[in-house]
Amino acid sequence: MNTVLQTKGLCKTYIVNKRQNNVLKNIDLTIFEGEMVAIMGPSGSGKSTLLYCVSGMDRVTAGEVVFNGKETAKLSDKELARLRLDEMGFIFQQMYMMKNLSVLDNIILPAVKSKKNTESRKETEERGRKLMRRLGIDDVGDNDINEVSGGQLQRACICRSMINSPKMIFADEPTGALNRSSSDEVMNELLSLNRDGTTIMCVTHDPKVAAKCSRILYIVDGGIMGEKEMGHFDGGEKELRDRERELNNWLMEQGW
Ligand SMILES: Nc1ncnc2c1ncn2[C@@H]1O[C@H](COP(=O)(O)OP(=O)(O)OP(=O)(O)O)[C@@H](O)[C@H]1O
Repeated sequence: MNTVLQTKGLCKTYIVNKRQNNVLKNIDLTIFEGEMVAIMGPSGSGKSTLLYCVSGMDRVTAGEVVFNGKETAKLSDKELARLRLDEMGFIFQQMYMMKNLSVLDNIILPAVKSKKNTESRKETEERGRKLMRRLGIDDVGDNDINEVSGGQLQRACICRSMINSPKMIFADEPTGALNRSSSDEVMNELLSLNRDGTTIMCVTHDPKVAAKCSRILYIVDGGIMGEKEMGHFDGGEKELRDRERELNNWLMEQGW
């Protein structure tokens, strides 16, 4: 299996009011192509910080992060921004959608900005609309961002994360703000992207979400304290119930 992402001795320290907070401590991690990895752990344990550090949204304090063969610490801010744009997709709860653009324009923005993209605007729009059809939100393309529901907006974020066909998608609580049925729909879309070959790493508090992932990492106090290989989920109801039970037992052992 090919490695997409690898960290060695990753450390992240924040200094707030002259006080040092060692948030991530010596993290060694390897993510293989095609995996769907859930990051779980208590509040404040460093899950989002890990996602930010491995995806180049934030700089590490020490250690190495190699994404798709490139050591991110050695890249300039501009090179890192380009790597994020061309090879990574992001689904973050804060959404980072531009309020003055329509839903479709937000979705295609990463493609419009990418220097790798040689399509005409019309071709990019057509691709954006195709993704929206796939996610069942093709009727809201021309709406403003504040004229759609939370579930529709989250699906728009997934479309946007996909528009440059990224190597890997990073998701921070992708279903956090959604009710159970929207959450299931969003998860099914992520699973389908994963089955098509996109590697996914997602932070979640929800065992129902994590049960659909192929591997779980459990973080406590800035270190990986537990790891569970689940295998890929095949979509069956009974299998899901078994996985949820198995995961809940394991989480209890971790002190969840
Ligand atoms: N930009 C920042 N500046 C200073 N401290 C930060 C910053 N971001 C996070 N922290 C601190 O790092 C620690 C870990 O935060 P992080 O958001 O990674 O945890 P988390 O496990 O994702 O938590 P939660 O489950 O509550 O979202 C916390 O103590 C937090 O206060």
